[in-house]
Amino acid sequence: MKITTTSLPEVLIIEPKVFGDARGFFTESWNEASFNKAVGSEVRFVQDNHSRSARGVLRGLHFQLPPHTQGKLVRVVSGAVFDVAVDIRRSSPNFGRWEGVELSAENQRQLWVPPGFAHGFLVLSETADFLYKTTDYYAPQCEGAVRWDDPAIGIEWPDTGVPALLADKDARAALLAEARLFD
Ligand SMILES: Cc1cn([C@H]2C[C@H](O)[C@@H](COP(=O)(O)OP(=O)(O)O[C@H]3O[C@@H](C)C(=O)[C@@H](O)[C@H]3O)O2)c(=O)[nH]c1=O
Repeated sequence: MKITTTSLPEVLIIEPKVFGDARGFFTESWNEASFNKAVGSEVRFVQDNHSRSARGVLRGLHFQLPPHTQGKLVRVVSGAVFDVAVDIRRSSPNFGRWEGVELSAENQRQLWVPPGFAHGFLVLSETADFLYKTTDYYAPQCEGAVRWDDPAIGIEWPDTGVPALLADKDARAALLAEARLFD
């Protein structure tokens, strides 16, 4: 398993070892002991999610507030996305800063998005199957969102060749300056 740090020290790129042979490949997509060693804490996942989206779909930027904060270990098993984490902890020296990584079925990269970060992605391929583990259950009463195109964050989303397609709630999400965030 290869771990790469990013400009946001808590956000990690994880590349599990892939064993290819004449049949195809095998990979341990998650191994609790190796993962916990990489992040340096005992992380307990309680939910696995799967979404499918078409090119240009943008989901985000989402998070859950206490008492149901979520860390997310995200990956793509078909297609490709541009995946983004934003530090939304007001007390953080990196508050409002973002990191973006291409995740695809081909590169088999995963991103660890810890609690305290907003998360979103834009689909670059015809369709993308997006899988992720979360450290707390879905809690709609704790859901929060910030706007994908907030100039105060300034995410450089790649051009997919089609207009971005968002859920209404995401298109109407609060700007960072107005949103309820982490202390
Ligand atoms: C996220 C989630 C949604 N749902 C339901 C609620 C709703 O009716 C339907 C679609 O939900 P959403 O529109 O919120 O799905 P989506 O926009 O895909 O939400 C996800 O976006 C990415 C970027 C994340 O980081 C995730 O944590 C999650 O917030 O699925 C659950 O039942 N459990 C869940 O864990």
